[in-house]
Amino acid sequence: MKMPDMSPHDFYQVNASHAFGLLASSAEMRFERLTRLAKRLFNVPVAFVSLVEAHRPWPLQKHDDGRHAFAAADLLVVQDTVLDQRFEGNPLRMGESRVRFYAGCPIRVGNGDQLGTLCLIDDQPRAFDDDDQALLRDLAKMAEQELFALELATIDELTRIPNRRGFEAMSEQALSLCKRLGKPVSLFYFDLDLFKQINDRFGHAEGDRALQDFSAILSRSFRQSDIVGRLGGDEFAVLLPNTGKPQAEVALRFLEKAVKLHNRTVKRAYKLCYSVGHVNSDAATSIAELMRCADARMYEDKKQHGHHDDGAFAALLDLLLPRKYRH
Ligand SMILES: Nc1nc2c(ncn2[C@@H]2O[C@H](COP(=O)(O)OP(=O)(O)OP(=O)(O)O)[C@@H](O)[C@H]2O)c(=O)[nH]1
Repeated sequence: MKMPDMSPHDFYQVNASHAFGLLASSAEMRFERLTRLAKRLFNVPVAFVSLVEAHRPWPLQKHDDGRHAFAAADLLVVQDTVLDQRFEGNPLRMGESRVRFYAGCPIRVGNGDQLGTLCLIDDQPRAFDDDDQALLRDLAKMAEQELFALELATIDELTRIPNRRGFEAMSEQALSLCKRLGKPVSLFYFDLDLFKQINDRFGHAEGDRALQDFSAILSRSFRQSDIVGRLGGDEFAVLLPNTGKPQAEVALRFLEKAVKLHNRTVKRAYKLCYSVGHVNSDAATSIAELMRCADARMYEDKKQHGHHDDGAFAALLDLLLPRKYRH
């Protein structure tokens, strides 16, 4: 039996996070073990996890009152598609795949967003009792736990952006894609200035808040297709796929403005300022190499100016250093 690309649940409008979208392929591989288990337990020819970031070749089906035909929050079971009017005209029921039975259970991430669906498919109609439904829900829970582990390993808990591991994995994918297409890539390496002083003077919780503020500004300022990560401590990086030097410089100026605006409008006892290293590459390099080079340039930048928001660095010093050390 040929496996269809999509499940009916995929008609849902879903807001899966950017990071998960890019990590979808590794998630798909992780689910292989689970779908093999589902096939064996239910004795169906096809079990798969469909991820919502995939293409949607069929239009969203709607009832007259505007509700989506498959907008069920929980399990969707269709014991026989031939007898189910929701499948009328649906390509799943026709053609080579001839789906007669479908059961799907949503897989959700921590914030409740649906990431995908654990699907069972048969070319024969079949009954699906309460025990079967409970078992399918349990298997979907297992998938959620796997995702949670993946999230723990790749997302920074404090700022909710990718950590070093997540950033490197996502950036490797983006870099190899750009290499294949012959497109340039830019990478920025950021380090907050005098961050230790924020901790020492205002407390660790305030330091945490500064890190959250900065990561939020980064996430807002760059494009959705750019990859923003926290490498550790007060160090961050942004990878801009398909971006040459002039465009990257525009992006950096945009960030400068956003940080200035933050420092002016958000009332904190200190200002955010940073040093940055920028590398561009259309040659074949690895992410590790790009990061090493951008890190070295960031240190140069820190030595030279130590700030990227006119007046903010001086204001930060003013706030943080005892009067006798100010000049
Ligand atoms: N609040 C908070 N502090 C952290 C976290 N991770 C690392 N730090 C602290 O960040 C500080 C980083 O120190 P430095 O690299 O010297 O930072 P800096 O004062 O900005 O110095 P320069 O980088 O030279 O400008 C250390 O004191 C760490 O303890 C975190 O998650 N939260």
